Amino acid sequence: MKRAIVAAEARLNLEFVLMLMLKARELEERWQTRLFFDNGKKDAVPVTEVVSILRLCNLRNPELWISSRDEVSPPAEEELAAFVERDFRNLVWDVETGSFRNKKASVDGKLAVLLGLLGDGVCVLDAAAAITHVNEAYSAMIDRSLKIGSSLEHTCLGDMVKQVFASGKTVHTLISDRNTAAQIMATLQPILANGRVTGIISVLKHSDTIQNLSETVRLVTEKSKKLEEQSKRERENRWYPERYVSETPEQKIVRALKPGASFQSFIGMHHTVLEALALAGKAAQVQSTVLITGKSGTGKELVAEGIHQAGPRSLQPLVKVNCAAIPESLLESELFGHEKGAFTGAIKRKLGKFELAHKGTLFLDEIGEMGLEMQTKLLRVLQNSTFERVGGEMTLQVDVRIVAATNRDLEQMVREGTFREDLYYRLNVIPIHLPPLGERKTDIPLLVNYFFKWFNRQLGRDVKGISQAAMDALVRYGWPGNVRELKNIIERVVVLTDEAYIDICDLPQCFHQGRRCDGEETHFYGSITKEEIFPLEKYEKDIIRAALERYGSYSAAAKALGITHKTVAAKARKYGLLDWINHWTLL
Ligand SMILES: Nc1ncnc2c1ncn2[C@@H]1O[C@H](COP(=O)(O)OP(=O)(O)OP(=O)(O)O)[C@@H](O)[C@H]1O
Repeated sequence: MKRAIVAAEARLNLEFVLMLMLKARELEERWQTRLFFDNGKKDAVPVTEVVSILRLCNLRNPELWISSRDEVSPPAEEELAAFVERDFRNLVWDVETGSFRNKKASVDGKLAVLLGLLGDGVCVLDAAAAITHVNEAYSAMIDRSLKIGSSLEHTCLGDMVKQVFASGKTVHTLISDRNTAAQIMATLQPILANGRVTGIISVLKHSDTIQNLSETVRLVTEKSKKLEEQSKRERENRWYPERYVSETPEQKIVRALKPGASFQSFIGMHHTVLEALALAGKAAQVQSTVLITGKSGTGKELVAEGIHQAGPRSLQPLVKVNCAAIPESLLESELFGHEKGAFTGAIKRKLGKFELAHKGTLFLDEIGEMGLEMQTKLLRVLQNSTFERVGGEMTLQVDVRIVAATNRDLEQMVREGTFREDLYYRLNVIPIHLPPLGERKTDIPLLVNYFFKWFNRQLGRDVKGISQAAMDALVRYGWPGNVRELKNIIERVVVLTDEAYIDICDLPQCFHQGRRCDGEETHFYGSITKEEIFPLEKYEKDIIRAALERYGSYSAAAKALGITHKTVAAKARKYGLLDWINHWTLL
């Protein structure tokens, strides 16, 4: 391996890059080898790949090694290294001999010749987005009228140019050759000076070179991973608004594939989420009953809303009933309505949720909390769409689409005899399962970004980003309360911070050393360790509130506290915490 220095000042010099490539091609042919740029580690980039060299030249490390990797062609390495170290101002390419020779030539003229020799299309833009260099291959593929001084604005790359100037980031995209319609990979790479975009180098490659390109992409990806690891310590103290707040182009494409706008607010790219949403999208188009399962806070209600909005009933009402929040004795009248005088307190006729949802959708949340008696009555409506109001004799017929949700294991409940088997099969026509957040950790940064933007808007704040360490702590955490818990925490952070950037110390205490949040760190435990002892009810209220805050539903809070959901609901009423659950659930 021969060492050569590609000096920092040379790294944006297009002429140098092109000469290097041509020389490398000449040597590769002559010595029947392949030459690579190496940074002394195992990653290497083919010297003849214009995109990869441009990328490499933009890296900070100015020292590059040249290697042939096959150990038998030291002369090729030697020659290329000597070439790099040579004063190449007076070299020109001799088309006849296919090699460089010494001759005085104007720099611009030489560059034009070099560009003309390339099979790849190359175009250089200045800070005003005007073309300073463009070769024949480029204009043939894009637009023959391109010339020095004109711009790419009217071409298919116009938007990409704006994007690169705005973001300072390289963009890759696939376009079609205007003559042959063949696929072309277009790369637009910013030319950066002191962090400012002072121009763009754009390279076009035909798809027959895409294999090479994918090798390059693989190498560059490996390389950037390595560099990322190397600079991890340095990054700890830097802010990363961009790394976590932006979707990658691939993610944007995947998001666009989500079934319709109705599911756009459901954030997540994990394959389990995309599969669930694809199923929900299909379910929206038919009238079959849907059963959405998943732990509390995984977004079941959001999916139910998406199903309603994406389907033909979207202009009709979506009526929601939380079966756990309504005492069993009132649930029948809530669902089916009652006639005046049906029971004490029934001072006038009241329409039930089934009637209110006529032609629309009825969302039965926490269906697993419904008692057996009500299950029987519900089954009858599902079977023949008819029911009577409580205290009424008239049989009413409705056209309602049912979407049910539960965080309970209904199959297990069927085995235990607490859920009717026939009702279970009636509901479970299209089952959709949402995985807990802890099983799709790759979605956490996307959700964090989404909620920062959301609460910035809602609360008129301007949190700009989050540190690597804080994001790592959020990703490490187990999220027993799933997305709801994450959303609550981000809201609190946005409300409480005065900083533009969130660091780990802005997160609740439990994230500071990667420990799980547990009871020890809640407001309640803080109170009990004080010297003063409060009435028992004060602690009870704190505990119920903490559980509702974290889990957002009666049944999940009840499970965590080891009591029944009815007890939680009753205590929430007693302590005036109903707003609390509604607040979090509605967010
Ligand atoms: N993937 C997601 N993208 C954006 N927001 C989400 C997502 N999942 C959940 N949320 C938000 O988290 C909160 C809880 O979601 P939702 O009420 O749909 O959960 P759930 O599974 O129905 O919970 P529960 O079983 O407790 O009723 C809501 O504010 C919802 O908007």
